[in-house]
Amino acid sequence: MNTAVLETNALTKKYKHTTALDHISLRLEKGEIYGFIGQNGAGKTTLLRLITGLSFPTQGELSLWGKSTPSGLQEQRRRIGCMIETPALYPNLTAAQNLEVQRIQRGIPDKSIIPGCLKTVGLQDTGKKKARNFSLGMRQRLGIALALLSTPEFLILDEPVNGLDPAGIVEIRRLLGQLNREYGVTILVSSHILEELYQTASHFILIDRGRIIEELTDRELDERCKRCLSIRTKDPQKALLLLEQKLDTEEMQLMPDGSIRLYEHTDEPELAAQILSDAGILVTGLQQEGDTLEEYFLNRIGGGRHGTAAEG
Ligand SMILES: Nc1ncnc2c1ncn2[C@@H]1O[C@H](COP(=O)(O)OP(=O)(O)OP(=O)(O)O)[C@@H](O)[C@H]1O
Repeated sequence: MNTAVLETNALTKKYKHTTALDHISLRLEKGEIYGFIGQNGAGKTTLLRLITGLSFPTQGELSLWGKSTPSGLQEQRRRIGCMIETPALYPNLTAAQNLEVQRIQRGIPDKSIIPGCLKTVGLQDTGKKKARNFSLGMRQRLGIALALLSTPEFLILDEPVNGLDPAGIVEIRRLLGQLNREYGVTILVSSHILEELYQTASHFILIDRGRIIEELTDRELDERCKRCLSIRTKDPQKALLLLEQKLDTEEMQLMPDGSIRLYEHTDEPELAAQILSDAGILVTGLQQEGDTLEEYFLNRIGGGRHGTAAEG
């Protein structure tokens, strides 16, 4: 098995009155995009801070590329780029100047990296415009450019789409997809809205009150949320063929219990019922199933309760 980019074992972080992270065990593989989803106060930032060495665990283990000693971790963290919370920008400097200041502060020798970073995030034409005049989306992208200065193999972003308009969200999604595809960057990106990372992430990690409540791939998420019409008939084989022909769709599945799942026309249950009854097939059950992404997430964390981290 390949070495994981990140592995945590029962990682725990307690503050005086709060258990912000409670025995988190995770394994992140190279080249994947992980969406880290949890409501406000769930513990997302706390985990990202532990990974990047901005804070230390109370208990448990953390390894990066198989290294878990303090010096090993310090060494491996050079391979990480991160933007945690609001990017620290100098408002009176341009995008290129902001990158240059950080490059020097972080001792990155190659000055020629700056135009490439700006181009990657689409800020190459901002010229003399100062960061204080940037839109929120531009600031987030500049924050990502700062994280890219060290050409990281592992990029960690804390809520990069928070507060962005739909166009801004799409821009960041595209950027993450591009970094992953073209440079093979492994990405861990947090959000409190599952929908925002859908289409971007290949894996989802759901966290609630300091605990991981579920890990699933994009396919599994699709499978589990996919809205469908569940149809029960006396003759499932015949019903399946008929619906396929009349609705001109293959988006159907015969389930082991004999019910049919129809993934199209889900808001028109009467249409399927009519087709079947016209052909003399008795419909014994017909119902809409499946969740929207947010419903799925809220159901997983307990019915839409607005959670805060567990008091410890
Ligand atoms: N330095 C700290 N001292 C005390 N409690 C803290 C500290 N940092 C975080 N916490 C608490 O730990 C819990 C998890 O916070 P964290 O910031 O990790 O959540 P989050 O999922 O990132 O939420 P948000 O989306 O609001 O940033 C919260 O209850 C928070 O109040």
